[in-house]
Amino acid sequence: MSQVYDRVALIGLGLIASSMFWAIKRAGLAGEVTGFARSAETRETAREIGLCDRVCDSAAEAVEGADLVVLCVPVGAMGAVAAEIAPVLKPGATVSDVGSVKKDVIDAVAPHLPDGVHFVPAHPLAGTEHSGPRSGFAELFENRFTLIVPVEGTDREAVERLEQFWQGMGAKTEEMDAEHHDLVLAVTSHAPHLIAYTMVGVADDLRRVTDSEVIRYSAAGFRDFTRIAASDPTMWRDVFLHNKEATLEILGRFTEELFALQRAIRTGDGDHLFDYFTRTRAIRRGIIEAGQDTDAPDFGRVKRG
Ligand SMILES: NC(=O)C1=CN([C@@H]2O[C@H](COP(=O)(O)OP(=O)(O)OC[C@H]3O[C@@H](n4cnc5c(N)ncnc54)[C@H](O)[C@@H]3O)[C@@H](O)[C@H]2O)C=CC1
Ligand SMILES: O=C(O)C(=O)Cc1ccc(O)cc1
Repeated sequence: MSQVYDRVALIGLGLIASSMFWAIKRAGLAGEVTGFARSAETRETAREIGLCDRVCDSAAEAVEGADLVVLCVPVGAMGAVAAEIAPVLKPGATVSDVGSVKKDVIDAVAPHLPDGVHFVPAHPLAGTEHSGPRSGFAELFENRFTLIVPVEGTDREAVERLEQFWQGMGAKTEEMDAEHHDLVLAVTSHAPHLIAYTMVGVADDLRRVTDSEVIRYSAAGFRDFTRIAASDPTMWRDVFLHNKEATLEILGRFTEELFALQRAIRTGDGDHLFDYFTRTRAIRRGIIEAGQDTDAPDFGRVKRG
């Protein structure tokens, strides 16, 4: 893959930006990559590990002359960063972001951007529970979707160039509108994270009664919850505050189903439980058969059927 942009600026040097940097370098997608993070400590770490060709001491300095600027900060900080960089954006540049929420981010960023700058929001559906400049790796986006969420009237060439850039980092790209994105992500990512946070919180309360049993005897399911519940508190606080409507809609449905299952347990309605679990098992098998579970261990594939 050859160079897609001459100069790229990454604002916020955490898991996503650092993974992007290593992936950009691996594929030679940019001539120069500049970076900025708010904390001096993060900038220092970035310089130490060679993250970015040039680490700048202000967002404006990093953005000056950039053809692509990617906002990689928590979703609640996107608007303020956009306001800060707006005066120095190069005419014809593309501004993008990687936020987990799209509607609120678009509403916060778009009003600050001058005419002649293309805004193409995006969301890589790839991540881990780790954060910070040391947590990134070049392979993070490989075979994962990056959803591109163009706003109405966006220049097609700018959209297609950004898609090419993400494909160069190994991602598959697809376009989606912001409202639909936020609902889909509420189901597939945001509500599941909240459920994991809750379950680990419940277990923690219980631990006070049973000492360390919860940790000592935790089985795989609970361990998965603890991994997810170890995700960055700032990032996830912002996700819930900015995808409020869709998350509450899904949690409402979740609660109804949970009550129905609770009732089936209380009344001994085994058929209800069996039918429900049969339906959910079919969904998992469908995902694996469609080849969309890149995390599935090999034994999962072999034992299928
Ligand atoms: N962690 C994940 O699994 C995924 C995260 N995302 C999204 O990517 C974005 C970044 O997330 P991560 O890289 O995981 O976070 P992170 O916590 O690893 O890094 C965020 C960086 O932004 C910096 N920052 C915070 N506020 C700032 C501000 N006002 N100005 C400049 N820098 C600021 C922090 O110091 C840190 O360096 C978030 O919007 C998140 O929703 C998207 C896909 C996956
Ligand atoms: O680590 C996990 O299980 C994730 O779910 C990663 C993730 C977190 C947030 C996103 O917006 C996209 C992907």
